[in-house]
Amino acid sequence: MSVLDEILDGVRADLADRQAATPLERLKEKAESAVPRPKDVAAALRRPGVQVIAEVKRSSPSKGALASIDDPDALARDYTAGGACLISVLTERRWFNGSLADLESVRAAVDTPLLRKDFVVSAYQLWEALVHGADAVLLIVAALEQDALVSLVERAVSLGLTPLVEVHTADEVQRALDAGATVIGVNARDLKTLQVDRETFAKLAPLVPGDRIKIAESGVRGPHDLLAYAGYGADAVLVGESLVRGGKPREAVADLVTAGAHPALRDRH
Ligand SMILES: O=P(O)(O)OC[C@@H](O)[C@@H](O)c1c[nH]c2ccccc12
Repeated sequence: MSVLDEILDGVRADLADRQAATPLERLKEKAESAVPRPKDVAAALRRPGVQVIAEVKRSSPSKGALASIDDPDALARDYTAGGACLISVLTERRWFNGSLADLESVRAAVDTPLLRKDFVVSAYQLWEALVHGADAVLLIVAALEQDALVSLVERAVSLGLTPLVEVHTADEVQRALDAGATVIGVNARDLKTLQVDRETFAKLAPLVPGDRIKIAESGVRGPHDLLAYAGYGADAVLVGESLVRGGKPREAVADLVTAGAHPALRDRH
């Protein structure tokens, strides 16, 4: 069984517990009463230059514990002060040590748009994302049958959430496009083997039409990696480990933002 399959088994078990505790109807009521409309994430990602998506990430299957992050709010405020255009909050519990409570407390702390980063397999998780303050949701092509992908993309859009559709192979790029994805993330880490290959973005970016937003995910160690991804046409980079491990998240984001704002990278659309 691949790591992805193992993660998905755990996600489904945890999801069943939450569904038993809070039926979908109850969740929908909460969504209607509580939350403002999600923000326009695509507009934020389309700003000139290469945008930075900063991730709240405590652990990962490949590296184990990365940082304790006792105060995700403080980290999110640092990311915002550094100029992140979107904050990714991992909500998967078993492997990434995240939670919906993290998402909710980050939501209360900053106005920056938020991505719920999880392994979404059911529309129930989209409603959860909405209730807990997300503006965007990750949908991983490798984790979904095509029918499920298509319906989750449609459902996310109808709820006002921006789907960030994650791919790792040429075949998955095609599936993402067939599903109508407008924001496509190329993950340099293969979720089945956990290997990082920074060339993946260079290989797959040319397959994505120019009117879609292209995000390079994983393995960004600093400005030089952002510039390399920019050279292959990235509109944004998604960065976790190097920000949570470096000890100076605000400065680290600001350094990336400065690199991404280089005049040579502006107005490339
Ligand atoms: O920590 P890194 O190498 O900067 O990577 C961040 C992000 O890309 C990574 O956390 C990620 C990308 N896609 C995912 C899907 C699920 C969980 C995690 C991820």
